[in-house]
Amino acid sequence: MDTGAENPAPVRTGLRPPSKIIMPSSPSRQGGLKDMSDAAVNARGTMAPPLGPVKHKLAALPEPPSKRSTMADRATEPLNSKLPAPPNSRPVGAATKKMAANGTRGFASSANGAPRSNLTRPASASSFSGSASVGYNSKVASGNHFGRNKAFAGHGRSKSQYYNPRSASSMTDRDEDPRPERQVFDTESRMESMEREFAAFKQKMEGEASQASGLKETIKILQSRVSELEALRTQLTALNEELKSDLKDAKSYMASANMELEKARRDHTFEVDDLRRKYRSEMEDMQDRYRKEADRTKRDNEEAAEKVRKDFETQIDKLLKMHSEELAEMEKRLRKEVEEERSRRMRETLELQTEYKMKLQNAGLEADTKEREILNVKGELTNVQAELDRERTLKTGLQAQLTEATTLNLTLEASNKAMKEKINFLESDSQAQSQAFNDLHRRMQEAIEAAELANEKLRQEETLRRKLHNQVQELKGNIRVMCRVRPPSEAESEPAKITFPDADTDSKEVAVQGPETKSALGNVTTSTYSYSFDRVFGPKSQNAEVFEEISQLVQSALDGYNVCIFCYGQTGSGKTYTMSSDDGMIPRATAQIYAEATRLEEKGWKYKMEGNFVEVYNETYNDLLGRSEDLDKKKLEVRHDMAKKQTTLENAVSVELDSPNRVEEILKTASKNRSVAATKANMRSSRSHSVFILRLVGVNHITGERSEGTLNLVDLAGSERLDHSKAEGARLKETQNINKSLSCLGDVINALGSAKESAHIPYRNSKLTYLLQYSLGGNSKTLMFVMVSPLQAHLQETITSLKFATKVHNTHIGTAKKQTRA
Ligand SMILES: Nc1ncnc2c1ncn2[C@@H]1O[C@H](COP(=O)(O)OP(=O)(O)OP(=O)(O)O)[C@@H](O)[C@H]1O
Repeated sequence: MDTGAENPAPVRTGLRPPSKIIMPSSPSRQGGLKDMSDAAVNARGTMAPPLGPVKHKLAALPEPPSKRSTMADRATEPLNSKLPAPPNSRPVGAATKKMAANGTRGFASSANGAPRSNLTRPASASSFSGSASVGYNSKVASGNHFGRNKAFAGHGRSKSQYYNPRSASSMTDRDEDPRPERQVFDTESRMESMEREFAAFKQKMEGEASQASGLKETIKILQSRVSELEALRTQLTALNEELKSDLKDAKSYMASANMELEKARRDHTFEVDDLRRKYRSEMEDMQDRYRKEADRTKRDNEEAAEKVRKDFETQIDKLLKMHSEELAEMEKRLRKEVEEERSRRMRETLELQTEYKMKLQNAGLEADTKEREILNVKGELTNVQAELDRERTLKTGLQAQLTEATTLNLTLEASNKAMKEKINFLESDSQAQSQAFNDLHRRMQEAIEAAELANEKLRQEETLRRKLHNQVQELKGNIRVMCRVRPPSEAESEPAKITFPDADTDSKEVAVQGPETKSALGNVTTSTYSYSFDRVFGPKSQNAEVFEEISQLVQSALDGYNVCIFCYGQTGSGKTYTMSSDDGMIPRATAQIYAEATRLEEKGWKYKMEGNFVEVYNETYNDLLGRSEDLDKKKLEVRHDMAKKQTTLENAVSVELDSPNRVEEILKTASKNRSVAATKANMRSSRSHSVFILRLVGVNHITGERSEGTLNLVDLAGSERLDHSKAEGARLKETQNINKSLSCLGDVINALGSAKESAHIPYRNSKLTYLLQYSLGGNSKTLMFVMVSPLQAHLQETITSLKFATKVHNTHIGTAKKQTRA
C-alpha cells in the first residue's frame, strides 16, 4: 500500500530552509525577518507543516510536540486509521496518495475555502463507473479494474482510453449470446456478482462515509492548525513589532551614539587644536629661549674669546718681556762667564808656565848640581845617571803637560774667540735693529709731513669749494622759488587740469587751465595759465628728489650762511608733508648737517648745533619744544643783535643736536604740542606758521676759522583768501592774522628785491618777518616752495598761490654774505 502513513518522509513542505530564519533576538537582521515572514506566508499558503523547521529557530514560539507528523500525514491519518481497506479502495487510496503527494496544493485549496472536487471525484466517479461497467465480467473486470486503477493513478488517460471500447464490445457480445442455460447461469452468477458488487458498493459507500467523516476531522484539524498558525502569526507579528521597536531603539541609540561620537570628535578636534596651539606657543617660547640662549652663549663665547685673546696677548707680552730679560741676563751671564773662564784659563796657563819654568830651572839646577856631583863624585855616577833618567822622564812628562796646557790654551782661546764673535754678532744685531727703527721713524716723520701737506691742501680746497659753492649759489640767485604739486588722494575726485610742459627736460614749468568764462555773447572760454620757477615737482615726485635740490642750501648753512626755506600754499596742499613728515626736509636737512659736520671734523672743524622750534599763531610766538600747558601762556621774546646780526629767542627751549636721532624727538615734541593746541583751537597746525631754527656754529682749530650759519625751515599757515573761507569770530581773526603775516612776507621780499641798500625793509610789520629778519635779505639764501593742490575745487587758490610765487620769483635779493669771524 502506498498510503501517506507508510511513506511520510518525502512530503514536500514548501518552506524555505530553516537556516535562513534568524534568531529573533537579533533585531538588526531584517533579512532574517523577511525570510521568516516568507516562511510564514509559505506555511499559510501551502499548509505544509511549517512548525518543524521554524520551531527550532524561534525560541519565543511554543514548542510543538516533538514527533509531530506533517500536515499531509495528519490529513491522511483518519483515512488510513479509520477506513477499512476495501477491496477496491484503491481509488480512494490513490486519491489520498495523490493528495498526500500534492498535499500542499490540496491543503491550500481547502485553506482558501475553495476545495477542489478532484479530491473525491476520481475516487467515486471512476470507481463507480468502473464497477458498473466491469460488473459483467467480474474476474476480468476485477483484474482489469485493479490494473486499470493502478494504471490510472500513474497514466490514467491512456489506459482508460484503451480499456473502454473493449468493455462496450463485450457487453454487446453478452446481450446477443444465443445459449439459454448459459444465460440462466449467467443471470444467477450475474445476480451473485451484482449482490457482491452491491455489498462491495455498500461497503465502499460506508467507507466513503467514514472517509468523509475522516475528511471532516481532517478539516477540523486543519482549522485548528490554521488557528494555531494564526496565533503563531500574531506572535510573529508581535515579535516583528518588538523587533521593529528594538530596531528603532537601536537606530536612536545609533543616532545618539553618532551624536556622541561627533561631539567626542569635535572635543577631540578642539583638544588637538588646543594642544597644537599650546605646542606652537611652547615651540615659539623654546625657540625664543633657544635664540636668547644662543645669543647669550655667543656673547659669552665672544667675551671668553676676547678674554682668552687678551690673556694670551698679556701672556705673550709677559713672555716676550721675560724672554728679552732672560736674553739680557743670559748675555750678561755669558759675558761674565766668558770673562771669568778666560781669566781662569789665563791664570792657569800662567801658573803652568811659571811652574814649568820653575821646574825647568830646578831641573837645570839639579842637573848642574848633578854634573858637579859627577865631576866631584864619580863614584856616584850610576845613581846620578839613574836620577838623571828619572829627571828626564819627569821632563818628558812635564813637556807633555806643557803641550797639553798649550792645546787647552788654544782651545780656550778658540772658544773665547767664538764667544767674542757671538757677543759681536749680538751687538751688531741690536745695532741693525736700532738702525731699522731709525729708518722707520724717519719715514713716519716724512709721512706725517706729507699728510700735513695733504691736509693743508685739503683745507685750501675746502675753502675754495665753499667759495665756489657760494659763487654757484649766487649765480642761482639768493631767492629761489620751486613749485610742488601733490598727488590727489584716493578719496579725492575732480582733479584740476594741471600740466607740466617741460617735465622731460628742465622741469621748470607748470600750466593750469583756468575756470570757464562766459562772454557777453554767451561763448564759453577757458584760458591756460603758465608759470615758470626754478624747479617744478610733479605729483609723482618724492621727498628725496625735492631734498636733492635744496641740499646745497643746507650745505651753505654749514658754511656760515643764513638759509631760509619756506613752504607756502593753501591748506591741504602738502606743506607739512614736504617739511616735517618722516622723510621731509627737516629730518633730511638735519641728517645731512650732522653727517657733514662729522665729515668736516677731520678737516679741523668742530660744530655746535642747536635747534629751536617755534610757532607764530595769531601774531604771538609759542615754543613748540616747551611744555604743552605753557602754550599760549609763556611769553617768548625775539631779540636781535644788530652788531652780530644774530637773533635769539628768549625763554625758548634750545635742543642741542648731538645725534641725528635728536631731530626725531624735536619733531615729536613739536607735533605733540601742536596736537594739544589743536584741541583748543581747531585746525591749529593749518592756522599757524611753524619755524624750525637750527643754529650752526663751527670752529676750525687748525686754521682758526669760525662760521655761524642758521637754517630756518618754515611751514607757513594755509593761504586761504578771506572771502573764500567765509570765516567768522575766532576763525576770522586767525585768517586775518595769517593774511597779514603772509602779505608782510610778500612786502619784505618785495622791498628786498626792489629797494636800494639803505631802504627800509618792513620786518617789524609781522611777527614772522621780525623773527626771520636776519634770514631774509642780503645776508641770506631764501628758497620758497609753492605747494599746489591738484583739485579743481582749489583751482582759484592754486592760481592765487602761483601768482604770489611768481612775484617772489621775479625778485632779486642782494648778494649773501658769509658770517665769518677771525
Ligand atoms: N607729495 C605728496 N605725496 C603724497 N601725499 C601727499 C603729498 N603731499 C601731501 N600729501 C598728503 O596730502 C594731505 C595734506 O597734506 P599736508 O597736511 O601736508 O598739507 P598742508 O598744506 O600742510 O595742510 P595744512 O595747511 O592744513 O597743514 C596729507 O594727507 C598728506 O599726506
